[in-house]
Amino acid sequence: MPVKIFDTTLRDGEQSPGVSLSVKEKVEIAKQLAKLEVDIIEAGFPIASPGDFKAVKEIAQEVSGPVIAGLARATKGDIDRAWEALQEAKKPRIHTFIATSPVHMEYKLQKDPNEVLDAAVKAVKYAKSYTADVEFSAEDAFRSDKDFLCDIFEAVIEAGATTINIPDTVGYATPEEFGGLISYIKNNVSNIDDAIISVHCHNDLGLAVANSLAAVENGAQQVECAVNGVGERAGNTALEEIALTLNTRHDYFTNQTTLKLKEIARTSRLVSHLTGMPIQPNKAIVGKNAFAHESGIHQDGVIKERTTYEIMDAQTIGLKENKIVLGKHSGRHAFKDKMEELGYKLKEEELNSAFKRFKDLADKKKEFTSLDLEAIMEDEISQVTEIYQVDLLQVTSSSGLATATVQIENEGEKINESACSEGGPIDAVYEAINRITGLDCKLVNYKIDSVTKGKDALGEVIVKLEYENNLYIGRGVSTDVIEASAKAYNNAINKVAADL
Ligand SMILES: CC(=O)SCCNC(=O)CCNC(=O)[C@H](O)C(C)(C)COP(=O)(O)OP(=O)(O)OC[C@H]1O[C@@H](n2cnc3c(N)ncnc32)[C@H](O)[C@@H]1OP(=O)(O)O
Ligand SMILES: CC(C)C(=O)C(=O)O
Ligand SMILES: [Mg+2]
Repeated sequence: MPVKIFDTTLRDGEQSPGVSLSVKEKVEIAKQLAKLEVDIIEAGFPIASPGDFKAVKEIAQEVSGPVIAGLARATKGDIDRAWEALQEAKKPRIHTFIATSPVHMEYKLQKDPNEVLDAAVKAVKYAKSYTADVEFSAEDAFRSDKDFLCDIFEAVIEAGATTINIPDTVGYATPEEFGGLISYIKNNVSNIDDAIISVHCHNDLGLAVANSLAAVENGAQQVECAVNGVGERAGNTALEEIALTLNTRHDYFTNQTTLKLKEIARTSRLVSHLTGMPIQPNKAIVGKNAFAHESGIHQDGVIKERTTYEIMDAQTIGLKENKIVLGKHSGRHAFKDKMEELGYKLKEEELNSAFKRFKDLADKKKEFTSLDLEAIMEDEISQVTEIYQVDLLQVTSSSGLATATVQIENEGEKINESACSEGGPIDAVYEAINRITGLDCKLVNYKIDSVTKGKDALGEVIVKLEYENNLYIGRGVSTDVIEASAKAYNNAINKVAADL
């Protein structure tokens, strides 16, 4: 049986502190929600502001496919305004609500239960005079008296409500309790079959999705949710988590949504960009890391068979593929695979040497892009037999004078030398290397480039040395520019030494 998806990103989602969407942005999101094929779009709360009214009106005029709903308190004025905004929709719904919990009725509404029931019935009847599709929500239903809830639902269904919504407005429920409440309402509202049972959960305790799923298992036919779980305080039920849980665990859940799942990633990005609410990297389904693997054992497993560590396919939600992220926890299999993807066919020995170089860098660098890996490979390719190897490098600089101490290993012997230079630390390093090798090379060109962006970007240095009228090119890559400079110089020096 299908579960209807009622998307409230534009209404409850916009109630997130700090979020304010323009009319144009709301229309853009609504169009994307229509592509995602949600069943209902709650486009806004028309009485709230002229902007909200205009957004609901434009969405009603321009977006077809889903039902377009507008929220209204249980008052004539709110319902009139909602209808004014919704009337041009092909499928309009008035969503009216009133709180039913003791604390809300006594302090906020200052009404007794009979007055609340009366207001609810009047509101539904009035909304019904405009449109056949009327939803009624008992705000703070979970903290309401169960039997009063059943009475009010029975009365509003009698008055014409076609959907009754059971919100856990403050995110207080646990799954078992919430599922139990849905079951209780189903069994104790005599005319329940004349209406769709809907749920609307908040995530104050991180249980919104679990509670909504428990409700579905107990008979809820509509789930109210928001893209990326945005919404008042800790947010609403995350749409993508509901959709993918039902889809992935179709062996367990008998109900499915009719969403076009391939639109999920795009919708999530759009909502994040326009609301200015970034998605945490480890967010289920749509977080940057949701389909990424960094550790060697997992990468090896996924390369051999994706389902070893993935319960969903990234393509299901419209991503191109999963991601193997190379970093300090990666292993040879993933490194080799990535190198092959970049076009490098490495022999065992070359792979070992390049992998060692990568692992040394990975301790200093968080993530590697294709450009970084190409730089490592080019560095590897430009290596010559190392007659001289830079072991240690220490540089200090003060009052315009730089001092470098370099330790170089040559045929098993470790040689230390220091040099000072007014020309800066790199000049001092090169002078110290010249002293150790005894090769009086002249630096004729020095070029430094950042391979990628960021604090831990790889720096690539290319030097050109002149020795006895011949030119030698050296290349070095490191996250530290002085180290990259020393490596480049040493690389060129080794080429000189090889010619001697
Ligand atoms: C759980 C939810 O998400 S409910 C939706 C929450 N969303 C919002 O509130 C966003 C939009 N809200 C607004 O722009 C404003 O609050 C408005 C325009 C709706 C009302 O503004 P104001 O008239 O200035 O009233 P204010 O917000 O201060 O107080 C709310 C009033 O509505 C009453 N009220 C609250 N809910 C309902 C209801 N469902 N039915 C009838 N009256 C209600 C309150 O008791 C209070 O009445 P009072 O003025 O007689 O004390
Ligand atoms: C208006 C209702 C449905 C609501 O947002 C809530 O109770 O959380
Ligand atoms: Mg809500």
